[in-house]
Amino acid sequence: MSSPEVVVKKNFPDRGNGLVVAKDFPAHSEIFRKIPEVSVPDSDHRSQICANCFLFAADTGDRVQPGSVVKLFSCGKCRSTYYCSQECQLQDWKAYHKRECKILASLARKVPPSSVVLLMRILMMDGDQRDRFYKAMENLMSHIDDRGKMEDFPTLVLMSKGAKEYSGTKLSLDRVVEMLCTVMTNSASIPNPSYDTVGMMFDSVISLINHSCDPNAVLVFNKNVLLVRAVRPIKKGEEILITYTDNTMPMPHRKEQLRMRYFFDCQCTACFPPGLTPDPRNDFTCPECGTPFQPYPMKFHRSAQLYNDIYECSSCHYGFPNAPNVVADIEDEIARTGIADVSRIESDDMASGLVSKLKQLYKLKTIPIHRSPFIEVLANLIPYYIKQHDWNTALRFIGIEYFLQDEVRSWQPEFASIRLAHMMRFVVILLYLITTGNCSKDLEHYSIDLRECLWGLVTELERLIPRIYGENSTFEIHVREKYRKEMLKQMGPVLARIHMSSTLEQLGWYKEMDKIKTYAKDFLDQP
Ligand SMILES: C[S@@+](CC[C@H](N)C(=O)[O-])C[C@H]1O[C@@H](n2cnc3c(N)ncnc32)[C@H](O)[C@@H]1O
Repeated sequence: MSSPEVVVKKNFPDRGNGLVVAKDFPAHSEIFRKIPEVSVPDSDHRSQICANCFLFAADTGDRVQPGSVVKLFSCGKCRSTYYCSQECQLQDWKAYHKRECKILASLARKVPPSSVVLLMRILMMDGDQRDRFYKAMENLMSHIDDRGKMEDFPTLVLMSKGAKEYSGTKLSLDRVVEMLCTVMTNSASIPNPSYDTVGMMFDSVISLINHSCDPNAVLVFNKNVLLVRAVRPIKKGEEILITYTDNTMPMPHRKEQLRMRYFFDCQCTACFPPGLTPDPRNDFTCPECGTPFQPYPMKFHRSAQLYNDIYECSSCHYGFPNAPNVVADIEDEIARTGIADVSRIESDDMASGLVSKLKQLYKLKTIPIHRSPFIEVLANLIPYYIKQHDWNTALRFIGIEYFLQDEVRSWQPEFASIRLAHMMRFVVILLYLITTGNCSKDLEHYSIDLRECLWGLVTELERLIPRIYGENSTFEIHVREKYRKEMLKQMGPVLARIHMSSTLEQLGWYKEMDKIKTYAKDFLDQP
């Protein structure tokens, strides 16, 4: 495992400490890798994750479900911590679990939130490890004053009380609260291959990496190993910058998230001066002619005053009397339709109600389909229809997500790991449609060669995954071992041989994928 001596800590007046690289790194290269100092499985996923190496065991065991089908076993004492092997169990026992096992056992499987379990692990460190770690923590930002003003601060104090009591630490409650705030500012989630959060990690070196909405690096996990990889060339002395938010969201949403969770106003090159760089993530659409426009810059733009806050559509010259008001109107529309309220879809009625609202809002034309709240609605509808085994409808919505949302939203699309997760879901839906042969009349009408689409998507995944995750990642193994194997079985040896010697262009993949795009788009355009 390489240690991070390729990076140096440096102080920046506007953002505290950061990490700069000590040599040049080309795009797609690994800067360094590290096992985070403390990590814990997510409280809701403890039985699906090895608490030591973070191997994800698929809960369904289904053959096309991403995730290795491994049997985990639980610790015989606490029954709430799972491992994939005795070796992993022993390593975790020595490093952390021997100190927390009794506590977890006394809680009778009602494990506290991951941030509390992680804090307990820190509070129960001993000897040199503790002294070194506490010192490193003191140099990190906690934003305790900002958090003290938040509505949920009493909950943080309660969580700290719990961690103090369970761990038996002699530190004062104030100090424990401050440590929890440091954990909240500096921890990161660990995703599984489907991009669900399955764990939480804290590391005093990784914590030093600052944010940009136009990042030059990404953090990716390969089981419990964290890799810092360059997404474009980084010159010696340049700061490593990653994104802390969902980087496919428009600027105001990103700014809001950063303010709420990290307490700073992002002034990165993608955010300031606003509107300087054309950025499709921020676009609304002119209600008259459908041309994209960005109303947000008007608030800051010097020329805004000159034009008395009038924004003119560059195409049809429709005038927006006051650009920020246009945004407010749109937000009212979202509230009126109730479309953003989709935390969980529980019934077919609820799902079809949402779908009709989605179509209504789409027809208004001011909010393009790649923006919120469409993003959240789709993100909820797709898993719902997958769960219902309604593959025809699921394909329609994944088509909208893949072609109409992701292609516009993805800033640095090659590195948007969320896009990879969407592609994997696309593959799963196609595999089910092919294996069950359960295509609706409507879908048949488009004469789509679903096998061709599947072949191309898996090939694309195999090209993109090593660029993001490096060679031999668990993601790559999933795709090779599950999707490609299953796909080859479906194709049969003759067809497979032909495909292997042809390019996607020759196979007509793009043409077939366009048909899925039409299938998805027609649905939105239908009354
Ligand atoms: C994970 S820490 C990064 C290390 C931090 N700079 C330090 O000195 O401890 C996150 C905090 O760093 C600051 N930060 C990170 N990126 C920033 C940026 N682009 N502009 C301003 N502050 C930033 C914010 O205060 C944020 O809450």
